Amino acid sequence: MSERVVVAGAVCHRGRLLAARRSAPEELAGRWELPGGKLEPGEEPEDALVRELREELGVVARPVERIPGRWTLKPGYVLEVWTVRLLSGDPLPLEDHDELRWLGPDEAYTVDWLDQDRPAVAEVVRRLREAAPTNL
Ligand SMILES: Nc1nc2c([nH]c(=O)n2[C@H]2C[C@H](O)[C@@H](COP(=O)(O)OP(=O)(O)OP(=O)(O)O)O2)c(=O)[nH]1
Repeated sequence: MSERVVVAGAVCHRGRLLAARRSAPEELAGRWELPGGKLEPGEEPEDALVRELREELGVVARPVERIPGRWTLKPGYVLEVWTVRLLSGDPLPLEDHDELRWLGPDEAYTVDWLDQDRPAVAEVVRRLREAAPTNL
């Protein structure tokens, strides 16, 4: 059986990362993730990410760079993560989420991230810290 890819976006804006709280399924509801979803057959990952972020958050976004690594989710599914820039729109929890939060590097671990998201979140937080003018 081939793996199904879940693409997720580390949406970064003004030095902060967007976290989204899942509203379903029951076993994941209340946990925080990088918004995204499953690739449709024949779809390129970047296209899937643009589509998912439009559907879930109502924004136009552009994938910038893949975070190295892929992480196994439930059997048969792997997570790939891209950094993402917002082109237009303010993210809203339209689908799959019931709350959104912008987290600066020092707030990044104030939410309960899904386990599989943690390595990618750590890498993005490291990059946000490096990009910040000061770490005070
Ligand atoms: N979107 C997303 N899903 C994640 C992350 N981490 C993680 O374990 N998952 C899991 C949760 C889900 O079981 C699966 C993705 O499913 P999804 O429900 O977001 O996908 P989708 O929007 O395409 O929805 P559908 O096909 O089920 O309707 O991957 C993450 O950071 N983002």
